[in-house]
Amino acid sequence: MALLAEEVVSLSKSVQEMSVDGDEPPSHYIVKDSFIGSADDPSPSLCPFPILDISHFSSPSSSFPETEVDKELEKLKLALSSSGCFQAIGHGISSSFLDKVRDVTKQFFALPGTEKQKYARAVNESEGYGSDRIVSDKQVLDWSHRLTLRVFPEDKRRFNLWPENPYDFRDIMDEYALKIKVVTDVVFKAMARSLNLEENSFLNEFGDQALMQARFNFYPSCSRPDLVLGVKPHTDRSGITVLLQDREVEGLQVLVDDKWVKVPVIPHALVINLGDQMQIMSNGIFKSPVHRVVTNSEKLRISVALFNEPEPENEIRAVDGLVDENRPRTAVQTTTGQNSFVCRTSSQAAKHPHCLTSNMAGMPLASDGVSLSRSIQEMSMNGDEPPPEFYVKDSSFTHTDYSDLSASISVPVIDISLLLSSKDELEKLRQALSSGGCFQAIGHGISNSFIDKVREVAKQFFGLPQEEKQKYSRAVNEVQGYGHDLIVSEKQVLDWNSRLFLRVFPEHQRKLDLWPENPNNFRRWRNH
Ligand SMILES: O=C(O)CCC(=O)C(=O)O
Ligand SMILES: [Fe+2]
Repeated sequence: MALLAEEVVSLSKSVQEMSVDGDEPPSHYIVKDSFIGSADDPSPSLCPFPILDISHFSSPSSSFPETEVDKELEKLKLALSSSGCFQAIGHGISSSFLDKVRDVTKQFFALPGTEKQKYARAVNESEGYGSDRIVSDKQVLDWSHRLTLRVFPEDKRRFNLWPENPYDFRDIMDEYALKIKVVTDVVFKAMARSLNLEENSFLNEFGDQALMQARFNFYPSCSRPDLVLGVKPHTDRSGITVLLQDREVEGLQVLVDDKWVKVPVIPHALVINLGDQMQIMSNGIFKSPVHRVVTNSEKLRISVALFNEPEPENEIRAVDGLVDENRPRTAVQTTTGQNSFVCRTSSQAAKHPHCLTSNMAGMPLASDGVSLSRSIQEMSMNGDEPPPEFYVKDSSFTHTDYSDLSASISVPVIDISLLLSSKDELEKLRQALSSGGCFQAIGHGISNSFIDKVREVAKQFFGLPQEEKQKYSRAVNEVQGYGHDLIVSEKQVLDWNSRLFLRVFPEHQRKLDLWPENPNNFRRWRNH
């Protein structure tokens, strides 16, 4: 579908210009499935984003009784393993300095377009000023402008993209980044302590050359906040993100138990949210929350996000103390120079633990036969690097551009118990299947605990020794059984996973010799 002439024109106008002119958002900004809805205001006592006084965690912590520190560590662990987000106070940065950071951000975005364009992001670059990169005419665009800058390692700063106007922007950002580095070090140590790990367990993974990327977000007011989003639902790929919210205007929402919950504005607090990399390092104990930003019909909003990532050479994997027989490593992300790939047990979209993801392409891939000399799991356990070239994605897939994250397509959540009674829900289903071809089903009548059991037996099976799993190996030219991609060509790119395929229906066609007997409740789906 090509763009219509009027749509090209409407895209040439910036969000800020449309906001000033009070334009109705053009179709490319409209979230199609009336998905925005309302969000819950958390009651202070039940807020899933606790306020933590992180001065308890800085060393020496002797000014606090040990029991108090332990209590705060317990709160930290609970927050990060449930909502994945908390508000940090006691961080040692004065409110007046935080206001300065907000002020220079606002001043930059208030400059005339021509002035800001001096710092424009070049095509295929991640740093600089701009809006969503348009990669498809089906894309839903964010109602925002951004400036992205690498701040650490210091020798990687590209000062030609750092605004000279306002005159104190660079100095303030330099100082702010240094202060936040202190905060992240304290938080990494506390996170490790909260899991009874040696306090440098996470910090060491980040290394001396850890990355810090700043993203300044600007959300102009919008005449139709019910139709557009400032940032579509996404998770951050970082280790942790430190977010300075606008002083007054809220907009950030986090998906908690399938409901959008507003993150309250607390002017002197820093919002800390966990990213995918830390979810991997914590072996899935800490959660990387899905979040989004809504717009506002009256007020513009700014925010400053600092994304913290381990140095690029480091493989991202669960730290040793969190991996054992009962809790095998769940995911690995390896970066080798320009190429990176991610192996997950659940896709980025399937972040909601009790949702079932439904897509239109669930068929098995080509059958196996030839086995690799080393299984993926063995390579993962041994931390092999670089991976065999078979597994490395084409560099065009490299995912280092933060702005790409917000271009990710949101996966609708559909309550299938409503499908017979609600036309709206039916319409959502129609839209989901005719656009992305994928949705997340809730209201399916299967209890969370049973879904967890299914996950558990699957994990236990993959956690078995290789010889045990080989008992269920897929034979050459068969589809069912345990294995990985069939190698048919030297040029082939292999998937970073192992699989077990079983036919479950029709029941008489089950090949029970391929159904694991270990774990012993694997087969007992029903009352056998
Ligand atoms: O503006 C915000 O509050 C959040 C922005 C965000 O999620 C991001 O930049 O990744
Ligand atoms: Fe984010």
